[in-house]
Amino acid sequence: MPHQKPKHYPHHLDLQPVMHVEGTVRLPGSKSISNRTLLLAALAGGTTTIRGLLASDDTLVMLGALRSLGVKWDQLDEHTHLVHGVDGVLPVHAADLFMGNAGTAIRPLTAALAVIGGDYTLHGVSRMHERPIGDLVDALNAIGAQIEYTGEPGFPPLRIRRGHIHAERMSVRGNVSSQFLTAVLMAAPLMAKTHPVSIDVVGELISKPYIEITLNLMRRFGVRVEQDGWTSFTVQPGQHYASPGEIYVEGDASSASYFLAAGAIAGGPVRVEGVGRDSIQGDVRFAEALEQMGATITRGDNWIEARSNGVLKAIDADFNHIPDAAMTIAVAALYADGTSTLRNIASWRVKETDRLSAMATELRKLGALVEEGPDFIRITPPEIIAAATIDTYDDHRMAMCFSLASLDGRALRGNQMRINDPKCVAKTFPEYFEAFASIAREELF
Ligand SMILES: O=C(O)C1=C[C@@H](OP(=O)(O)O)[C@@H](O)[C@H](O)C1
Ligand SMILES: C=C(OP(=O)(O)O)C(=O)O
Repeated sequence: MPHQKPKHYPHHLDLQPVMHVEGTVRLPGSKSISNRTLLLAALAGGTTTIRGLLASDDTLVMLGALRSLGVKWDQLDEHTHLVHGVDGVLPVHAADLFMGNAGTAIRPLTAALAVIGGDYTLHGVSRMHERPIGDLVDALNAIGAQIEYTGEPGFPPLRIRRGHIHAERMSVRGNVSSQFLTAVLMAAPLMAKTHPVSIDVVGELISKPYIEITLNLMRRFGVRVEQDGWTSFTVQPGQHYASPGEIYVEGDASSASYFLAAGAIAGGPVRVEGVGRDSIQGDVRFAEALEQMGATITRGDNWIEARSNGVLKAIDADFNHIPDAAMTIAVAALYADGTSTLRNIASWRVKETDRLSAMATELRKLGALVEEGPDFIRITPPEIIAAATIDTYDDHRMAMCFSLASLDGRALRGNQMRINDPKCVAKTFPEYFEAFASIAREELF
């Protein structure tokens, strides 16, 4: 099996056509679980050993922020960290925190810091300053937090000062990002000292499975949340985060999607290890979409495998529950037997880039016919995928998704894909291209 490494991440990467993929990939840790676990371990009483933590830009910003806040942690080896919890009392009361472009860092930290109180500034890369946070700030300021915008209203950077929090009933909008509800939920035990805190969700909650991850991890740290459907959540008083001792971070189910799609498009079997039937991540349901497209999927407790069954079938489905992995379906749709429609994905517009527009632009470069709607994308594949230079918009998922366009499940073609700025994969998967090359049966680069 070719195991090449790109010499260094150059400013573009040329991928050769690959006719067959096969092999096993051990997944890096889940971003969503890693950053939640780090914050909960920091807020908890006791020391937590975290195994399988993701090492990437997004977790580095969380680790860096915790250190700036006086939380002590030690790295035992590449993926094992020991976090010494502060039991709800941060040692440092004033800090300037760089949040990169990590939604899973800035949103939960904003809520926790606003409730704990202090003098904090939170800022990130320029795209972070275009990603909305107003619904979260409104929810927190309405219960007495003191959060100000230092740039554009509704967006980071933020300045947080000590407020007078009183929340028995609060509300948060759920239709722009589920991370606002996640943030408020994770901060709720810090407010529910003597009375219950109820959180009402305003608007239709999107990306619901991410709330399940939040509730699951809160439970592991000793806090139970009462749930009334997806519209109301209550935390009873007197619950404290307590370290579970040791916690294992599953492999990243969104990262799994690229390898599973590769197996479904170009032979396989491709197996991913680290997520399986027992996963707490909604993105494992990506495999169901591949099944719907005709691929054969097999699942174990801690692995998933995909193989192709000839040409993929076009799909028309609602992808609100798996917005990240849905991007992989958009590129897999290039290999389908007809027009595919991905619906209810308006949140794509406010992520690392405007993903609806970026996806449409880049798929068109490959010859696809694309209709871009306010919250949907419709893709008719070309006869033969054209060679193209793909722009990635500083969006890790654009880079990872479009590596799949180097596969050829349908017809021989002698072209190559150029991926601009491939190093943007460092947000969640720094070794992505090496992992992709390891399942390619021909030289990838
Ligand atoms: O809570 C989380 O870990 C995430 C929630 C999702 O965001 P939205 O709720 O904004 O869709 C997802 O896209 C993001 O990558 C991670
Ligand atoms: C939307 C994403 O990231 P974030 O956690 O920054 O929202 C993503 O990883 O696709």
